[in-house]
Formats: sequence, structure tokens, C-alpha cells
Amino acid sequence: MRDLLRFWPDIRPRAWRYAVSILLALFSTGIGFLIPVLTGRAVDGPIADHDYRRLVLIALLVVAVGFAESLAQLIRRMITAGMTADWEVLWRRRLFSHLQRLDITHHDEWDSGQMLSRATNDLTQLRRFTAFGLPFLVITPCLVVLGGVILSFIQPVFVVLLVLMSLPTMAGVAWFNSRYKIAARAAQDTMGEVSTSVEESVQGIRVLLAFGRSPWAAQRFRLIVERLRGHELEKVRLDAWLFGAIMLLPQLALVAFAAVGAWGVVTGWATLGQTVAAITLMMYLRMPIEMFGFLLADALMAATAATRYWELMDLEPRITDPKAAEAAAVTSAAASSSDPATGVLEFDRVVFQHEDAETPLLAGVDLRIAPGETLALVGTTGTGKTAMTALVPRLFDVTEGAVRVDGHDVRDLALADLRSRMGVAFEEPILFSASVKENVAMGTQSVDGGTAIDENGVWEALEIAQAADFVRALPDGLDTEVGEQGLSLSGGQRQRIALARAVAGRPRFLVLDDPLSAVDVDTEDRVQNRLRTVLAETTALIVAHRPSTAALADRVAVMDDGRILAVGGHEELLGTSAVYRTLMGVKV
Ligand SMILES: Nc1ncnc2c1ncn2[C@@H]1O[C@H](COP(=O)(O)OP(=O)(O)OP(=O)(O)O)[C@@H](O)[C@H]1O
Repeated sequence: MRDLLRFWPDIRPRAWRYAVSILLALFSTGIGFLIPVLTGRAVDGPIADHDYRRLVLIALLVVAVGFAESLAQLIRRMITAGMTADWEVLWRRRLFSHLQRLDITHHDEWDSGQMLSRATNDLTQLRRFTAFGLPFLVITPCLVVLGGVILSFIQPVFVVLLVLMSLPTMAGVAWFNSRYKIAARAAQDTMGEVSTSVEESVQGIRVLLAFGRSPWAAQRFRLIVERLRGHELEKVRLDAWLFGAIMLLPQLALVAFAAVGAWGVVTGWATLGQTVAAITLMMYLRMPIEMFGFLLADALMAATAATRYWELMDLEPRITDPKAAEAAAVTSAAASSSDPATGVLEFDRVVFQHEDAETPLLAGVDLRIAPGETLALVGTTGTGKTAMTALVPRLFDVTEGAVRVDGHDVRDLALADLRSRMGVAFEEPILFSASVKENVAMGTQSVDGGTAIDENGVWEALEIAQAADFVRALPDGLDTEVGEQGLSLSGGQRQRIALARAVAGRPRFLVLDDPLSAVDVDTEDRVQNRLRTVLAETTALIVAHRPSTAALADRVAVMDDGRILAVGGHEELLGTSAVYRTLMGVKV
């Protein structure tokens, strides 16, 4: 329940509206209790006295009560729907922004399906609970108390009877509470696994089809959904017991009221009207009492959803803006080409170790890339080249030492400022479901987060990446939708659009992790040549696997086992470094 209470600050600004909606719910249900009272009065009064004028008056009152009930319900729904939908939007947006701020390490640790199900199912559950479950959970006990008070005015003996009969049901509710929480958590977690499994198999559909492994994926999926079925059945089993116990209460109470009331009429301590009123009132109380089981289950599922939501929200991003970010941003704005540090990218005794790794991946890297220089990083697979590129935009932070851009430790710059100084492209080119133009323009992020590039700028970037020709041939040119829901492009085409995005903002630093691995050697050469001439002022760190890329760089750094073995020109290293010759496939 504590996790549900944490939503209070979001609800507080509209607490009055919410309270009014709860009062309307209470009114619309509570006013119905007048009907049994009026019925009792009719039996003991006009019906017994054959006074039909008063009977018509009572009938009209009953109709008026019905109207008031409907009207209050209508207004309540109108007030609640928009408000709870707004909360759902707020919680989703907050979760989305939080996911954007979380570190890569967090994203690596969490199944995407678990994040997805929290953003979808769990928040829908919470919206439903605030719209319906919570108001009725508040008013149901009020209604039962109100019913009890009215009953005590009719005849107190019936109240004593009702309280005594409720005791076993209450014990059943406590038993249900503890077990249902466990089942709800298991079901909601397994729902996350279902999302992960669907996502994985959709993304990997080509592999599954090509290897004929769809039955294998289906079998794995079947195991998860069967587990989900088990948890859902457990919930239904518990629900069934609870609903059964709760539903029995009003039925037994009705029988008991009829029997005890009849005895009261016979022995004279109760009237027929009182007995009829008590029975009719009990019939009115039946609905809220029976609904209580459903509301309790709903509340427990909402509490589980809230716990799952806050588990994700409570993850603290470790890569954050420094406290002195503003000061550093000012310094950066003042940086000019006359400053010798401008355009310098430096790795200063950098040690980097993944949190769950036993040894450092980078074991003391020293490297200085001069302004406008292109340095190719070459090394055996798994030696830490990608990690080096990730340290520059702070996708990871160094364990020891420092990475500096423009003379600033990257940790001293505001993240937006740091990232606005560089263009980045990865081997896996991620394109978003948007037009080519939008995909390229998003690389021109400014410090305030906006994009600032016109169509000419986009074409220029595409020219540099040697992508302009094929983009012109696309059905809608620059406006062609690409990405997951768009046109299918080849791997090399996607890589070139991703590269255009990296260069679009004419960044001072370019960090490219094997960005042309899917491109033919000739195209790669043309891209590199354009890059060098057009981006002469750009300092570039490029992970390279091919001799052609390395040859185009001003210098090459050879990496092995997390260290820089040698730095020099391509030709020079071919002569001096045996490791480099092996990496370049040169036979001696
Ligand atoms: N979260 C992690 N925890 C522990 N080790 C990790 C983690 N992520 C990656 N690694 C390790 O880091 C190494 C990969 O480093 P990196 O990707 O920088 O290498 P690389 O030189 O770019 O390789 P390649 O040329 O194959 O792309 C691997 O040995 C991998 O096991």
C-alpha cells in the first residue's frame, strides 16, 4: 500500500475534484438506501391504513431517488474519466523520461519486456484502480456503516446479527489478502516475460525462419504462457473462495433477518414494516458487500503494479549532470579555435571495468587525438574498442583516469552540452520510425535539445555519407518513412543514414564504432574521403576492422587486451607491429 501512497503528490492538485467524485459515488449508492426505508414506511403506514394518496407520494419519492442516483453516477463518471486518464499519461511520460535517463548498465540488466509491461499493463491497472476501484473501496465501508446505522434505527437486533455473521468473512479476507498478493506479483512478472519473449521473437524472426526454429521459439513461449496460466488460475481460485465467502454473507443475513424478524413480529418486539425494511436494506447492501471481494482483488493488483512501477522509477541514474554543469557549459560556450585544447580528445590513464566483470576491460589507456585528426582504433575482437567509444559521450563512465574533450573532463560538462559537441554512429544502425529527414536531423541536437538543420543540411549530410543517391530513389525521397514501421533498407543503407545523422550537425568530435562494416570497400573509401575533406576540423575516433579504413586515418592505435600497443601511421605500423600486420591480414 505504501507504493500506492507514493502517487499522492500527483493526485493532490486535483484532490478536491477526486474527493467530489468519491462523494458523488457515495451519494449515488447511498441514496438508494432510502428506498428500503420508504418501503418499510409504506408497509406500516399507507398500505396498512389504505391511504393511497400517501402511497403515491412515496412512490414518487422512490422515482426521484432513482433519478438522483443516475444523475450523480453520470456526473461522477464525467469528472473521473478525464482526470484518471491524465494521471495515466503523466505516469507514462514520467516513466518514459526516466528510461531515457537510465544508464546503459540498467538497460542491460533489465529485460525490455519487464520495462514494457510496467509502462503498459501496470499503468493501465493503476488508472482503472484510481477511476473505479479506489473510490468504491473508500465508499463501500462507508455504505456498510451507513446501512448499519439505518438498520440500527429500524431495529438494532438486526445490526448485532449482521456483525456476528461478518466475523468469519473478515477472517477469510485476511487469509485471501496475503495469498493473493503473491499470486498477483507472480502473474504480473510473468506478463513481463511474455512481452520480452514476443519482442525477441519478432525482432529475431529472420533467424528463426531461416533456421526453421519457429517451433523452438513457440515451445519456449508456450512454457511462459503456461506459467502465466498457472498464476492466473491461482488468482481465480483465490478469487472464487473469497467471492464465495463474501457472497454467502448477504444471503445468509437475508435468511436470518427473515427468520429473526418473523420471530420478532410474532413475539411483538418488531413490526412487519421493520422486518420488510431490514430485508430490503440488506438487499441493497448486497451489492457493495459482494463487490468488496472484487475491489480487494483490484486493490491488490494495483498495489503490485505500483510496486513494479516504483522499482523501475527508483533506479538512480549514475551518469548524471555534474553539480557545476552550468559553469562548465559557460566555459564551453567560450571555447574558441584559438584555445589549444579546443578539438582535442584525450584518454588519460583510462581504466574501465564493467560492474559485473572481474577484471578491467581497459587497463590504463593513454591517447591524445589532435584537433582535426582522424585516429583509427584497431584491435582484436573483445579488446575494448567499443568501450572506448562509449566513454566519450558518457554512455559509461571511466573507472579510473579521465576522458577529456576540449580540455574538459567529460564528467564536468553538462550531458546535453557534451553530447551536442559530438556525432556518434554505431555498428548496429538504429533508425527510428520516422522519415529519412527526421532520422538525419536528430543528429543536430543543440544544447537546448532542439534540432537545427534545414533540408539542404540533411542533403549535405547524406552526400557525405554517400547516401544521397539511394535516398533520392526512395518512393518519397527525404520524406520516406524508415525504421521499424517504415521501408526496409539494406544494412549498408541503414548504416549510411546513421552515419549521415552523426555528421549532420558538423560536430567537433566524431566517434564512429565500425560504422561502415556493412558497406562495400569502394563506398567506404568514398565516404572516408568525403569525411576527411568536409569535416577537416572534426576530431575523429573511428573503430576500424579493414585496412582501407585504417589507411585513410591520420594515425592508427593498435589495441590488445585493453591496452594501446602501438600508435603510428598505417604504413609505419605495418613495418613495426606484428600484431597490426596480423590484424590487417598481411602475411609476412
Ligand atoms: N555488462 C558487461 N559486463 C561484463 N563484461 C562485459 C559487459 N559488456 C561487455 N562486456 C565485455 O566487454 C568485452 C567487449 O568489449 P568491446 O565491445 O568494447 O570490444 P570490442 O573491441 O569493441 O569488440 P568487437 O571488435 O568484437 O566489437 C567483451 O569481452 C564482453 O564480454
